[in-house]
Amino acid sequence: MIYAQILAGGKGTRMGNVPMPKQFLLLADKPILIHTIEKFTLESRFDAILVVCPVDWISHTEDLIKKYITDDRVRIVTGGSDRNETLMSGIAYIQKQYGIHDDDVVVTHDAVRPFITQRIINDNIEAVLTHKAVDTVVPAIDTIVRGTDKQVIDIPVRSEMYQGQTPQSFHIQTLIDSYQALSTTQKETLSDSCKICSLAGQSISLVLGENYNFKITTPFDLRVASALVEERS
Ligand SMILES: Nc1ccn([C@@H]2O[C@H](COP(=O)(O)OP(=O)(O)OP(=O)(O)O)[C@@H](O)[C@H]2O)c(=O)n1
Ligand SMILES: O=P(O)(O)OC[C@@H](O)[C@@H](O)[C@@H](O)CO
Repeated sequence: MIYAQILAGGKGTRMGNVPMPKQFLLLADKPILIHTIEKFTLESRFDAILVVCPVDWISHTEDLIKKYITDDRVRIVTGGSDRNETLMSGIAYIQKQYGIHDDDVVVTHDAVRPFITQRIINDNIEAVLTHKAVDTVVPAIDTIVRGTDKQVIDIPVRSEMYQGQTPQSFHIQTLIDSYQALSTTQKETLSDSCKICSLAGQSISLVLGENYNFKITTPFDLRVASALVEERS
């Protein structure tokens, strides 16, 4: 089976003083989350599309799905306390509802990256059918500096640096085994999901993303996203 999992379980604290988690904020005429779900419903190879959201926002998400989405592959699941707990909540749902088979894969995506393209989704599906883990990345535009809040530690060669986006896609059993092998300390250091597998020694295949596939994190990002939608309308 090929699953999609849209990670919509966050609080959006960096969006500042807003009445709801940022994935539910309007982008032009509909919520950011709906823009993203619509991109995934265009891909017929998904057997189910999981939307994993905060427990307090389940009924709100159900109302949005009823209003905007007609695809019966969409399933709403309760998220977790951090991004990877949300990811694994979705995996637990798959285990419970469908069981896990050795050829099962999942394409996981941030709900707040609404400008994802069918090409990026397709490339993730193609890659994850032959690799255990897949990361969507774009070449670093700015030089990456590694450091503390006071001191530069390293300035890696920019041509070897990428910025991670999503989707991040996985052979499901490999993801489960890799996550179960993590220590609590390791889990606390993670800001993405591919590192779960790299810590377990798995190689990660790269898919090229696009700068348009940016994550809406701050009020500035929302203004940019609104301008992009305006420009395309
Ligand atoms: N417990 C969490 C935390 C994050 N996410 C999702 O992971 C994606 C990327 O995370 P981020 O931009 O950090 O979202 P938030 O954690 O909501 O934002 P912040 O860090 O500003 O609170 C978002 O779609 C967010 O909804 C999630 O599903 N479950
Ligand atoms: O939850 P945060 O927004 O802090 O981080 C999420 C990002 O790491 C994720 O969207 C990709 O960048 C993964 O590489």
